[in-house]
Amino acid sequence: MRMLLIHSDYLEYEVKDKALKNPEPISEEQRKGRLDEVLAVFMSVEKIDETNPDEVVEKAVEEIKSVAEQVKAERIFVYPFAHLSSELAKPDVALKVLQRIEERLREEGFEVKRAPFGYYKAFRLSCKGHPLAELSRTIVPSG
Ligand SMILES: Nc1ncnc2c1ncn2[C@@H]1O[C@H](COS(=O)(=O)NC(=O)[C@@H](N)CO)[C@@H](O)[C@H]1O
Repeated sequence: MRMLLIHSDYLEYEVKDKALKNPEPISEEQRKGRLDEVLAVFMSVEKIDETNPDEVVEKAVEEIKSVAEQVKAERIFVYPFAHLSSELAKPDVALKVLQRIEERLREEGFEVKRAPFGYYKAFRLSCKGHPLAELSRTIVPSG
């Protein structure tokens, strides 16, 4: 799992075309989304994560929680992003991992949105630019 974490004034997206034959079914209201004062987390789920998705979910939640506490972010945007790795996990595994991360972050008390999976999306992001505003993390199952 590769993550790019951007502490932002806002992140907003708009769904465009399908990027997969069978993208995640979404409601009309999910075609656009925005959060203000948000920790945006762009995530590529990787092939190696398929060996232990549950462990990768827990490690990702811990890392995201730790950064959110450091930058004092109470909102998280989980953003599927296939461009942080050349060893992507299969879409069905990746979607389950991202849905589980979303659920676990909500359980931890964050306000969470997740951008739709399997679509090309237009997005706007306003990075805050402070020293911890741009971070990346790599998470692998312990095997
Ligand atoms: N392993 C993954 N991690 C995160 N997002 C993924 C992953 N696989 C697919 N997606 C989602 O599906 C979209 C398309 O994935 S993609 O790998 O870029 N493209 C494709 O698979 C097809 N265009 C065939 O190449 C991504 O924008 C993302 O929303």
